[in-house]
Amino acid sequence: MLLIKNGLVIDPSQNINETLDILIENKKILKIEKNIKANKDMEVINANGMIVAPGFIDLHVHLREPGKEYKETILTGCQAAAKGGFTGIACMPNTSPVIDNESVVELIKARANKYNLVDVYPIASITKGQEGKELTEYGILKETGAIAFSDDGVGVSSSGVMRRALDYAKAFDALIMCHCEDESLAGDGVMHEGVMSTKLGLAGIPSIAEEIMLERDIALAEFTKGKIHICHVSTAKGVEIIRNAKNRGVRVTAEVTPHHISLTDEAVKDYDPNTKVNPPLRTKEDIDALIEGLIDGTIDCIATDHAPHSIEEKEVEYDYAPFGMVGLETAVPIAFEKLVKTNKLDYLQIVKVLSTSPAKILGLDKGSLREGTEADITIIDPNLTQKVDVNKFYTLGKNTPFNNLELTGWPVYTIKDGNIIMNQGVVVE
Ligand SMILES: NC(=O)N[C@@H](CC(=O)O)C(=O)O
Ligand SMILES: [Zn+2]
Ligand SMILES: [Zn+2]
Repeated sequence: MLLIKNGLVIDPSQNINETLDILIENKKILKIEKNIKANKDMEVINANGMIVAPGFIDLHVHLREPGKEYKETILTGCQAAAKGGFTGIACMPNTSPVIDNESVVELIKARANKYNLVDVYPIASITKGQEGKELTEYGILKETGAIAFSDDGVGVSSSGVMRRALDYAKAFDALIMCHCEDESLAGDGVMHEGVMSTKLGLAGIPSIAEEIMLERDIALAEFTKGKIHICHVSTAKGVEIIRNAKNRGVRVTAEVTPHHISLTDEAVKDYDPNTKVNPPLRTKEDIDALIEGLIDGTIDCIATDHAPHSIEEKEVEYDYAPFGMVGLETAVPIAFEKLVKTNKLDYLQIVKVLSTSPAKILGLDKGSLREGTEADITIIDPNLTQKVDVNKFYTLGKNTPFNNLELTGWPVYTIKDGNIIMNQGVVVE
């Protein structure tokens, strides 16, 4: 038995915001009450001064296995998730081979189960090989365990294919996750198109490259009555488009990444390839609108878009480096620093966007501390200040622009099915 004593329990699913004790038995939450007496059969965590929340869920992660294990493996990705306070992650299909058939879904599930750290939910591709042409078998894939469908990494350029994908997905009540990027507008761009890209002499990716496909995907979701989730929204106009769509009743949800709410294109000024990410870091006005979107619920959740790459791949000229940055081990402190410390989101709201909402989007019975549910719990020390240190990362990817940054509000325990899988930043196997 595990007893978590005197923590500030934050559970948006039950609107709990109160100092309580949580008793866990047989992997499940047995009870949440004031002053549960400890006895000698219980392991006790003193959570005085800490936030005790339902386990965080990251619905947008790139594990590179199978195929690119030098960037990340399922094991290192799961360890990074546990360290970062996540008890569940959904992984994108841009692996090699692509997750476009049952055997790859099964392989990922089997390996993740063997490691027994965090839940891993494979996302299958919308089209075979993510080539944007032929749809995959949504029914069979969903039955095998695909939690959603996405061609993340590239936009589905054909509107006809996207329409068919939405129609077909609807038959299985499946979720389509959209990477909104019009290739012909993004071109060879490597950063946000604006004053900064001109100054630096780098090719730009205009905001419209994202917004035009966002408009299209929303129009198609409205037309087909399908269900879409927008990945990594990065522009102010994008937030407005989603807000209007939600007001019309379109079935759309959206995520924002920690980097898009904390960095602008100014960060590119020293040509650090670790600032190269897709969509690119944009402007202060975009950040303000993204945060406003989180506050009013237009943007449902925070997702990392954890995208590990090797040092060799990243340590090249800006133009040649791959897009992407790691995020699992820095997401929570960045979110706390940028959103909680600044009083933009309160505790209930931050836990909602990191746990309850992503669980709901994926249709999981998670994101809650209800009695009787599996004991997936994240404990945060909101006053712990420490520096990001890539040398302590579990992920194989060291590609972050946040190294050495001092942040306040770190996960200190991750509990999965009643077992402590991370204690004070150390993953326990
Ligand atoms: N975000 C990125 O910059 N890169 C992602 C792909 C993606 O999320 O579109 C990757 O797989 O590396
Ligand atoms: Zn993407
Ligand atoms: Zn991604």
